[in-house]
Amino acid sequence: MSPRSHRLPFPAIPHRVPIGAAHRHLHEMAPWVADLIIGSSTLTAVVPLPSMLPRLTTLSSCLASLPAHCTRTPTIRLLSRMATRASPTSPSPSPIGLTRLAAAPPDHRPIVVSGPSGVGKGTLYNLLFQRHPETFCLSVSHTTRAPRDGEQDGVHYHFVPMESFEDLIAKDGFVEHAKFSGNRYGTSKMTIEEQTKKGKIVLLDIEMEGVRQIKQSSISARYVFISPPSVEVLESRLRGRGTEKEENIQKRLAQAKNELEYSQIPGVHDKIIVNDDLERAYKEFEDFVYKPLES
Ligand SMILES: Nc1ncnc2c1ncn2[C@@H]1O[C@H](COP(=O)(O)OP(=O)(O)OP(=O)(O)O)[C@@H](O)[C@H]1O
Repeated sequence: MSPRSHRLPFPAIPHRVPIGAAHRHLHEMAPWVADLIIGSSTLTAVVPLPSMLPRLTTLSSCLASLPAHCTRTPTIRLLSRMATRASPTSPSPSPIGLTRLAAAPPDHRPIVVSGPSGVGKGTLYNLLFQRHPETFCLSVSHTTRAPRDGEQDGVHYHFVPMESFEDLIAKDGFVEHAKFSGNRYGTSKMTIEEQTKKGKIVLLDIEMEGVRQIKQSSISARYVFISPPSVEVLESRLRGRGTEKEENIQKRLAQAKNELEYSQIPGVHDKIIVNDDLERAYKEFEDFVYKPLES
């Protein structure tokens, strides 16, 4: 019997999963998995019938709820034997679907991503969201700036008038807020609380003043700074994006110098990533996000 689908490449996983815990947990949560084949960096889940493939989603949510002591994302390969286990002539499992499903990172604290405008913050965390669906969410900020083409209220930002924004400040509703290029931006406490309650790891895309404020707040977070390879590259990315008027580009570049200086202060950020080659920078970002808890 020939394999029913192709293999997807597995990224190398540098850390070992505490397999025993993952194994027990999966058996409890997904008794329909016929076999678990344990490799050095993979768990291969074998299902008896291809029709069980839709249960992938269940498997995915099992992994999302793996206990925190499973310190590394297991990679799951879903295979089908194409026969029941009762058959003595069962062929070797044939890959009919192969996917990498991520458990939640061991460290559940919100992740604050900062860096100059145009450095590629959004590009990097959107890759993380695509490659680990259902694990993360972006904290939707409030802003008084006008929406760019294609931006939706409640998805990209909560677009609010200045008056409403100032009202929320007065009610102490923000963990951080700042003025930038004449507009106000802020992260509401309620947004973070609601998403955390849903079991998501919240990412916050925040500029320097906001980082300062969160560091002074009661919020326990992890801080990642995305740095450009050079100011020239940053400028060309900002222009290349085609979203800014010349005047805004100059403001953003001026602000970038402040951001870069701030990032040099020791201890401000837990991780500084230079976004030169996108895949390389992404890997560094993902490794940081999934870093095992320090004992
Ligand atoms: N490693 C990279 N190499 C080349 N281009 C990149 C890289 N990372 C991002 N870009 C491009 O740079 C531009 C700016 O990226 P992006 O919009 O993600 O920046 P940002 O930091 O989120 O900006 P802002 O804070 O203004 O929202 C985009 O056009 C994106 O495609």
